[in-house]
Amino acid sequence: MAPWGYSKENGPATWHKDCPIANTGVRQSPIDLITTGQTCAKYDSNLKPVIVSYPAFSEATFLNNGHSVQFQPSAGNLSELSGGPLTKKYKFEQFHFHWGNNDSEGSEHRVNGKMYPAELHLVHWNSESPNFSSFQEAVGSNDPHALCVLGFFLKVGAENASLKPITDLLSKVKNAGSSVSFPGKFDLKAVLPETLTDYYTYDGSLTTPPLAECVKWIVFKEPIEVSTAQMEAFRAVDDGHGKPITGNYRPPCPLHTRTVAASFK
Ligand SMILES: COc1ccc(/C(C)=C/C(=O)O)cc1
Ligand SMILES: [Zn+2]
Repeated sequence: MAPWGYSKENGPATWHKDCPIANTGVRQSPIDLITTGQTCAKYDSNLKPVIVSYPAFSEATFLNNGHSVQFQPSAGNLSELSGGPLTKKYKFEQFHFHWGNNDSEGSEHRVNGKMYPAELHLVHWNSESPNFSSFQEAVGSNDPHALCVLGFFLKVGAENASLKPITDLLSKVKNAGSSVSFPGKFDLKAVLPETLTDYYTYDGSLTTPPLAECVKWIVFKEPIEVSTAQMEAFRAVDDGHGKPITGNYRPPCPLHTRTVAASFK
């Protein structure tokens, strides 16, 4: 597999060479979340609040893999997800970010064509399936809901004290391939909005190769605020080719016959 990335030479428009599903898939992610008109998100009153049980992580690695920065707790972490559109309990695997080199771009999902400066993805896998018993098996399982990814938009405003332990660490993983063990505990719950009631949900895929179509997506309406300085810290992380990672977001994909549900009117 040629090393994929986000440049002209190895970016999203070239991924189909190693991952044909990029062009042939009918449930690819991300998408543009439309709120009015024909293909708009449909309100579903049965959609309940998302429930997260995220005890503070005590042991984790924070790494720069050349195309994003990723927080990976030790396998023993007990963080779980349920509720919302889900019928099963999911185990937390990792979180990572997508961002742009200015405030008008960076998120993967869009709302009526609007991009946010960044998007946080919390990746989970179905821990109650009889068909797989690990994250990597889940990804390769062809189960349409093997994974559930929670997406949160980031917008520029006040400094986010809860995310500061992460953004303060970005300079320590400036070089691609570098990682640090996360010092102390990290409280992910404190980063998220109080109530996880208002979201869009649809069936989609990973947004990076292998682009597996195994993801139940839940994208929250309410953005998380971060400061300009915190955004600039993301933009200083290198991609391994002597340049900063900027624009590590895949453009929106066709909806095809999918519908998007909204838990709010
Ligand atoms: C090679 O295995 C992989 C498994 C998962 C992912 C993810 C989680 C991609 C994404 O966030 O879009 C990538 C590779
Ligand atoms: Zn992502």
